[in-house]
Amino acid sequence: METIRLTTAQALIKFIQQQYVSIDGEEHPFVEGIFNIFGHGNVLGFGEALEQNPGNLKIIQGKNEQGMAHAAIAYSKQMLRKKIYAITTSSGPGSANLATAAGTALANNIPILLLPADTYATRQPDPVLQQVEQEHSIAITTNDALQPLSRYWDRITRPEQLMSSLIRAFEVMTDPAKSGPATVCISQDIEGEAFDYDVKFFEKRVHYIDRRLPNQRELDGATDLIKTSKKPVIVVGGGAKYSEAREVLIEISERYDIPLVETQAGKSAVESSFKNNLGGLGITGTLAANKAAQQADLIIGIGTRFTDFATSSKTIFNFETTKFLNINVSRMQAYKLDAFPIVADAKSTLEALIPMLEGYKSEFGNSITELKEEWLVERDRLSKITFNRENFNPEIKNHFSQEVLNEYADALNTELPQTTALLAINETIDPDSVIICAAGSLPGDLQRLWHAEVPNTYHLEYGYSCMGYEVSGTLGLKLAEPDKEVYTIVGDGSFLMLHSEFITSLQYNKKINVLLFDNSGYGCINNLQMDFGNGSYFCEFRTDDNQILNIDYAKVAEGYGAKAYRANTVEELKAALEDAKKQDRSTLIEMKVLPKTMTDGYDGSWWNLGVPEVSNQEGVQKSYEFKKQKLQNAKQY
Ligand SMILES: Cc1ncc(C[n+]2csc(CCOP(=O)(O)OP(=O)(O)O)c2C)c(N)n1
Ligand SMILES: O=C1C[C@@H](O)[C@H](O)[C@@H](O)C1=O
Ligand SMILES: [Mg+2]
Repeated sequence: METIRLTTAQALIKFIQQQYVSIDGEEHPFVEGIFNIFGHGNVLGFGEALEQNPGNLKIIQGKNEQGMAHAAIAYSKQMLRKKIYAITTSSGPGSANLATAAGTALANNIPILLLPADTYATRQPDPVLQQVEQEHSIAITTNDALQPLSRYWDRITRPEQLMSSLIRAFEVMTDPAKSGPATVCISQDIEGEAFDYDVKFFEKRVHYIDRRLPNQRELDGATDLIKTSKKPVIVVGGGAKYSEAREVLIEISERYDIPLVETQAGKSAVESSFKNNLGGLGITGTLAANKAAQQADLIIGIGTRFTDFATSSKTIFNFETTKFLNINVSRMQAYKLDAFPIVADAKSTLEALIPMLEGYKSEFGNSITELKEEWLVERDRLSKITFNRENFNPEIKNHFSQEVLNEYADALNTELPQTTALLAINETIDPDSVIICAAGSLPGDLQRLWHAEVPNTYHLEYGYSCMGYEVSGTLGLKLAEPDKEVYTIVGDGSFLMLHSEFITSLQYNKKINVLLFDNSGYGCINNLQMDFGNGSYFCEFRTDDNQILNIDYAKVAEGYGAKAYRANTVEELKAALEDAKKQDRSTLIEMKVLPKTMTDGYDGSWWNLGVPEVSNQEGVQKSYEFKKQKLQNAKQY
C-alpha cells in the first residue's frame, strides 16, 4: 500500500480539498474555505497544516466563533447547500461558542463542518488550560455539549480514526434528507501526531446529490388526493427552494388554480408578484395566505417542517375536514400531521404529478386574485403610516399611551414607523439584492410585507430565529453573492447581541450593508408580554431612572471604519440607501423607529404560548381562558 506520512490536521486539510459534489450533472468542490480563530488548541496543529497546504481554500479569520459559524451557515444556505465553509476553533470556550451556531445549522438543516479542538488524548497535561472537569467522568469535555446540536458528531483520539470519521461526516452533509452540522472534535495533541495514511484516502471523491424520485404508489395516492379535493393549498417550504422547484410550482399552481403560501424558508422560491403567490402563512403571515389556508380541504406541504410559529400548523387548519399531503426528502418530516407522505425530491415529484392531474381545476377560481388584491391594499396602507403626537393609533394597539409614544419620539428624535421604513427599503434597493434577517419583530414584517421579485433573494433564518445571525450571516451572504448588494435587516437587540463579523467584512473588503432598526428595546417580546396581559417588564431599554437609551450606532460603525448614515425620515432613508450603493466598503444605516409600529397578527393565526394558569393580573387570566378555548380545536400532536 502506498502511504503518505501526515499529521492528523494535515490529513484533514488535504482530504477536505478533494471533496466534490455533483448535482444535476454539475460538479464542483464542496468546501470553499475555512474560518478560523486560533487558540492554543488549534494554532499549532490546524495552523501549521493550513499554512503549509491551503490549496484553493479561502482562509478567513473570524472575530467570534459563533459569528463566523453563522457566516458559514448563511453561505451554505444561500448556496442552496451546494457548498460549505469549515470552521476551526480552539478548545474550551472557543468550542463552546459554537453551540448556538450548531443549533442554528441543525434547526435549519444546513451543512457546515465544525472542527473544534479537544482536550489531550494522552491526558498527560490534564487539566489542560480551559478543560472542564466532571467528578463522574474524565471523558467528558466541552465538546460533548455539541452532540445534541450536531447531525453528526465524533471525537478523534487517534490519527487513523480520521479516515472513517470524515467519510461519514461528508456523507451526512451531502445527503439532503440528513443535511446539517457535522462536528469532528480533534484532541489537540492528535492534531499534530503523524500517521502513514493510505494515499487512496486523498483521491478525489464525488458525492452525488441525486434527486430522489417518487414511486408510483406515492404518485397515485397524491393524484387521488388532489383530484378529490376542492380547495388545495400548497405550502412552499425551504425544501422547495433547495430543490429549485420554482418553474414547476408556478406550473402546477397556474394550471390547476392552486394557491401558493410560503414559509420563511420557502419565501423567494417563487417571486412575490406571481399571481397565485399569497405570501407568508402562519402567525407572521398575510391575511390572504391565512384565509386560503382556513378554506383549504387539502394542504400540500412541500419541503416544510410545519413549525407551529411559521405556519400555525396546529391551529389554522380545519382538522375535521382538511387532509394533508407532504412531499419531503426527509421521511420524518413527511410523516407530520398524519399526512399522506411522499418521500422524494420536490421538483421531481411535481414534474411527475403535473401531467397526472390533467383535467383538474380547484374551486378557488377568481378568489385567489381577490384574496391577493385585498392583501395588497392592506400592504399599501402599512407603507404609508405616519406618526402624530395627538391621536396616533399604532399597529400594536393598547400597549403604550400617546404619552409614552411621544416620549420615544422625543428620546430617539424620530417619528419614523417601522412598516413605512421597511417598505421604503423594499422600493429602493435593487430587486436582485439579497436581504437577511433572523429574529425580533422584523421577520414577521418581512414575511408579510417583503416583495422578493428575484428567486433566492430573501434569506431568513427562522428555524432557530437566532439573534446575532443577522450581521454575521450577511458576511456569508456576501461570500456567496459577491456581485450583489447584500443587506442585513436587524433590530437593535440583535445587533447588540452579536455583530463582530461586521469588522471581518471590513477587514476583507466584503461589502455588506447593515440596516439597523433601533426601537430601543426587545420590541417583539415586549409586544408578547403585553398582548398576554402583563405589564411592560424589562423589554424596553431604559435606565434605572426610566430614561430611554439612545445609542449612537452610526458612531459605533464609523469607529470600525464603515460608512455610516443616520436616517429618521423616509427621504433620509432613501438618500442613504442610494448613497450606500455607491460605497465600496461596508455601510450601516441607523434608523430610529417608533415602538409598536411593526405589523400585528392577522385573523386566524395564533401561537400556543406558556400562559400562566393562575395570576393576579386580569389580562393574564383572560389570555389563559382564550388559550384553553383555542386548544379545544387544535391538533393535539
Ligand atoms: C440568541 C437569542 N436570544 C434570545 C432570543 C429571544 N428573542 C427573540 S426576539 C428578541 C428581541 C429582539 O429585539 P430586537 O432585535 O431589538 O428586535 P425588535 O423586536 O425590537 O424589532 C429576543 C430577546 C432569540 N431569538 N435569540
Ligand atoms: O421569541 C421569539 C418571538 C418572535 O417574534 C421572534 O421573531 C423570535 O426571534 C423569537 O425568538
Ligand atoms: Mg428593538
